[in-house]
Amino acid sequence: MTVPAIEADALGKRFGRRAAWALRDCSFRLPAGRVCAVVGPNGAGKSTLLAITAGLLAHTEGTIAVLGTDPASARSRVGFVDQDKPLYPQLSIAETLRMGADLNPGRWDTDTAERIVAGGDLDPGKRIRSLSGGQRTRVALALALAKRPELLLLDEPMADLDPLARHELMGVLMGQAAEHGTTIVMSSHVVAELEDSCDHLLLIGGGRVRLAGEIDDLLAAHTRVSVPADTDLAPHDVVESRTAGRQLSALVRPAGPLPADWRTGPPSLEDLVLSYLRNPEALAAHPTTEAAA
Ligand SMILES: Nc1ncnc2c1ncn2[C@@H]1O[C@H](COP(=O)(O)OP(=O)(O)OP(=O)(O)O)[C@@H](O)[C@H]1O
Repeated sequence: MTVPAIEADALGKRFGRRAAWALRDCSFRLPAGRVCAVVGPNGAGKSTLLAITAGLLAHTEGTIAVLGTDPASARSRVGFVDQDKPLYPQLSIAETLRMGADLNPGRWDTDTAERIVAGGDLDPGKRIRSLSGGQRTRVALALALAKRPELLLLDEPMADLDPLARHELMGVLMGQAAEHGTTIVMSSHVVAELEDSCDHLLLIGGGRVRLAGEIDDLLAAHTRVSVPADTDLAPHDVVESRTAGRQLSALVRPAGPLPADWRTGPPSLEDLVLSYLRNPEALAAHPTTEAAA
């Protein structure tokens, strides 16, 4: 069996002994080679989880293995693009890339770095401090990708990119995943954007894992039903239900075959994610974990 890219067990983090838990009881397993979307509301714990995985933040309880070892030991094999894209403002783009090459001897892919920078029509002599937010993101992605990481962690990488740059760089990321088998984990608030590129989902709410697994398995485990308002949905697990007039629309996790006279259809990824986010009390689902158990 191949080593998972990330394996967390009862992972928890709080920033200070009296602080609330930023992450609590997070257990999930991300197989290597997947492109994983991390979604959840503001303050859910996405950045905290990525920083712990990158070995930049210590966790408080539980365990986490990254590429089969502890996060600090895996750091040279992991690329991380932080939400704030920290770069040295006084360096030029060319100096920044040279620094990347010096820090990653034997791994550095000059062509990839230069191609990503050239894609944004950026003058390599320009200082980082004079770049726009989106241009800095491009340089940060060039640095992270040229390191040829086995695991690439991206915290809202597309947030300040224009639609063309987003499309182009998403293509570069997918190419990297396909060509080198790189595992990519990216947080985002734009679920529709992730639907075409990601095959794995981690939904975090209130510091806990609400949904985790292959997107196809998660979608297959849920059904949207439309039935008369007085219908008893038991014994099926109800994630969300809404009544409009005499109709009840619900997202359910079927506990067995659904009655033939119910109108049913598959949910979209966005429908699934929004239904869980709107209903923090709904039971968490881990179809792959359940299937593996
Ligand atoms: N350095 C810190 N010190 C204290 N609390 C922190 C710190 N960083 C994060 N937190 C808290 O941890 C929780 C999770 O924050 P985190 O930044 O991980 O959320 P997020 O899901 O990335 O949010 P967003 O979508 O807004 O970026 C929040 O309640 C936040 O206030």
